[in-house]
Amino acid sequence: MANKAKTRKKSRPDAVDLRPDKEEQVEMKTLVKDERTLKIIGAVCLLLAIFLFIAFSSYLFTWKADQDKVFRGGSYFLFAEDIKVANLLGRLGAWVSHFFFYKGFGLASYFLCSLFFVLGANLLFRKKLFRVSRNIRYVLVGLLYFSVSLAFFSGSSSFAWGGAVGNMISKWMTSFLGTIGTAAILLLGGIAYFIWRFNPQFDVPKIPKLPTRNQQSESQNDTLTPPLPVDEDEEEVENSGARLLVDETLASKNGLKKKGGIVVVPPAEEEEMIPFDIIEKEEELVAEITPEPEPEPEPEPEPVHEVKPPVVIAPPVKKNQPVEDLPLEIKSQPLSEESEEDAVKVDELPPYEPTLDLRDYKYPGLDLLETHGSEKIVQDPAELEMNKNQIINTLKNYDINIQKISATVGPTVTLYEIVPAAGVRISRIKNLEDDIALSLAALGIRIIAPIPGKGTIGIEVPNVKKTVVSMKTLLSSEKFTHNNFSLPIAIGKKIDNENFIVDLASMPHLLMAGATGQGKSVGLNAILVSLLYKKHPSQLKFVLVDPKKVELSIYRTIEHHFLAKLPGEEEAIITDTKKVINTLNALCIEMDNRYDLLKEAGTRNIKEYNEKFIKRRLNPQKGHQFLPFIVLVIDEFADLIMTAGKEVEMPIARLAQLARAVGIHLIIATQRPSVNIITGTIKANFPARIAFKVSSKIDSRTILDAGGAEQLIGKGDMLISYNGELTRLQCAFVDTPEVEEVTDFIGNQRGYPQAFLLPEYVDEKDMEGKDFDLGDKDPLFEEAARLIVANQIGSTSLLQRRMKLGYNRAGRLMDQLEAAGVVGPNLGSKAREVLIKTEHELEEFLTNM
Ligand SMILES: Nc1ncnc2c1ncn2[C@@H]1O[C@H](COP(=O)(O)OP(=O)(O)OP(=O)(O)O)[C@@H](O)[C@H]1O
Repeated sequence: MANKAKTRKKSRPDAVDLRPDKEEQVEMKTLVKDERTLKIIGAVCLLLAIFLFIAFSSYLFTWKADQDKVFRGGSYFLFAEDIKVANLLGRLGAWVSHFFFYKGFGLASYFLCSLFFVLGANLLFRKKLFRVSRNIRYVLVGLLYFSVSLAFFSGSSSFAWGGAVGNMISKWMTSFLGTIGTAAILLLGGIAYFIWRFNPQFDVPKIPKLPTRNQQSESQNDTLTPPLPVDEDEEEVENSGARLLVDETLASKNGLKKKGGIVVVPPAEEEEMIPFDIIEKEEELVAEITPEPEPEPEPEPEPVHEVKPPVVIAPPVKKNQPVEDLPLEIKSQPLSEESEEDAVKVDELPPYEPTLDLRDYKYPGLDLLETHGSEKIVQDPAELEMNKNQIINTLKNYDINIQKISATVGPTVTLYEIVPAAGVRISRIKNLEDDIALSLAALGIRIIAPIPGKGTIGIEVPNVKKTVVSMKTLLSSEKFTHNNFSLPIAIGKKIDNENFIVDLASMPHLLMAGATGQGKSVGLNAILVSLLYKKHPSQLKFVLVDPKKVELSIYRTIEHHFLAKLPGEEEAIITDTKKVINTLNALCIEMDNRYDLLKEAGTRNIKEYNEKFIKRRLNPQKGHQFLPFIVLVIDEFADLIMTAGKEVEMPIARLAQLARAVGIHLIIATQRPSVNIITGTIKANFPARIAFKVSSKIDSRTILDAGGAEQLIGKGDMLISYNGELTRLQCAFVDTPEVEEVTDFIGNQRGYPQAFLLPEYVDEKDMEGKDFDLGDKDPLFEEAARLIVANQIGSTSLLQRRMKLGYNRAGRLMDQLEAAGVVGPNLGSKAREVLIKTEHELEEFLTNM
């Protein structure tokens, strides 16, 4: 994320910048870049393409009639009203076609229509429907080649087949190369283009030789045995230019000669014998460019249930306080003013609609995002061929024979999938991994032996030209816009170009690691932006922890929509370690509170609970409320663990173990994936893990339990371990200014009065040392003691509920009761022991105090 700080900092304009002509230039620039201007230009280009096409086509039939008139009209032809022409598009059509056909390129002028069409379509639809640069290349070459060829082969026809340009070049070539030379060059040009474009396979017909009986039996034996070492004879054969045939079965079928278990063939035949497929996957369907992720809710007809943002007012809680002790006061979107009565009327009521909290909220549109690069995956046939041959030859050097090889071109790497010949042990290939990588001499080669579930071997080779995967493409894909995931996140593209879009809720937590500058922050942004595109502020809250202080500050603007924080905190994005500890503990309390709510509601998870709440089966007066998902993002985990250790690790482990069902999910990123940072406890609870490029195999093992991440090539190249599978992805790219556009778009809308409040957490240490002076006891001390003894439960929340006290006061009372000896010490998750067993005993105790 090195670029983001730069992008945000804007230097102060100096006086020169403010000159009026400069301003004018800027205005012109914005006008030219304006989407509408570009659309108008696009429409003009399209019309031009149609105009030229009609004029040219008409010219084919009317040129004879019109040519003379154009000549005679000279420069006044266009304005001479008395001249009547036959061209369908009148004098302009006749003149334009005459100009391009006669004076220009002849029939090849049709290429110009295609150029205007491509430009027009791309500009009008604001999409790269066609590659303009490639089209321009084709048009230029086509104009030249066809005009010259047509002029040359049409001889002295009166129709301008090749136009003046074609004629001129063809004449020059004929005088230079002679007629035969020119014809040969032109034919060669055509054939060369055809071969380059379609790479046809020219099979030399083979003369079948009948194998001798000996050869037949040898071949049957050989197909089942691994190749033997080369003996002197074979070396001789090799030195003489003959090479190993990769598929021995095929060889024996063709009756070719073998020596000591090795089949030899003339060199030219070898590569033809191994089938090489290039697997192309259809790009995924792309949905319309501005999807509304979720339908706008119908405005609620009756204002009976004035919906207010949920405000959780939870009193401060002590560390290690038992769950039952945790009181929960929730003032939340009331069912109605008079709840008792309304609870009866529930069935009349329309379903609760959480999004009505902010009914005018608009989801961010795809126009806020950019398309980076060409997007289209480039397949260079020469590169594929070269790598294929190199792989075959390298493996052959290690006596590994291949039956078949196929290539799948991905955005950053190409996967060569190899079917080894019968008898080749996969473990051998695995053991040779480093040597093979060295021989292939490319950075970032990863060998997957075998590809799980396939029995083939994969070799991933980085592409010379890599394709950036834009976030915009993923977010506009069918898979993202139409899914019923609770928390859909678009992470990137697989090697076969399939979009990798998964549900964070089912992951359920994510660990991310990668050396600095390899794409971690971009990855985090991709995940956060995905969620912002799909979720309403009432459905999702983020808790953002950013010890580095710069990475997540972009999200500050959406505080009143999507962020959660501790009560009384100014900043929603947490950068201070002490506050991180409090926040994590507050999240644990939130989790416990949610479990209580789920238990009371008789539901197993947040989905069931919210469904019940929406159907108005749960009474807000009893503390029930619609529960938004909470996603905790920690951008630099290493710093936290180094400074706070167990204090951070324990609540995180607890959340990771338990929080999934109540809709709290964790995303933790770190630059340093070492075992003292990603401890066993953390790792065990994060089944989904992402690794960007790391510096060593050990780091890769720490994060993924497998090597491979050290061989990635950076810039968003990543491995994800999810559902027990390891998948290589190219992470979606979303630049900081794009994220800013999205957060500004959200931040500028009406939001909640404040961030979502987490329950308050008070560290026990802060409460310690406040010794109880009996003379200074709380006026409610006796009443509290009676309540505790009567119930025989030493619980602070009992005091709060029954005596209608705030947390602080109830906590203080409990401390005083402990100091006086009414209750025992804090027992963590359990209620305190009550030391006085009967009311009578208590009364005696109180009188003696
Ligand atoms: N998915 C991607 N596609 C293309 N380029 C990328 C991608 N991800 C990252 N990059 C490039 O790599 C640079 C560094 O990425 P990023 O800031 O995410 O790294 P980082 O691992 O977070 O580094 P740090 O930990 O130092 O912040 C980006 O500025 C961008 O140029």
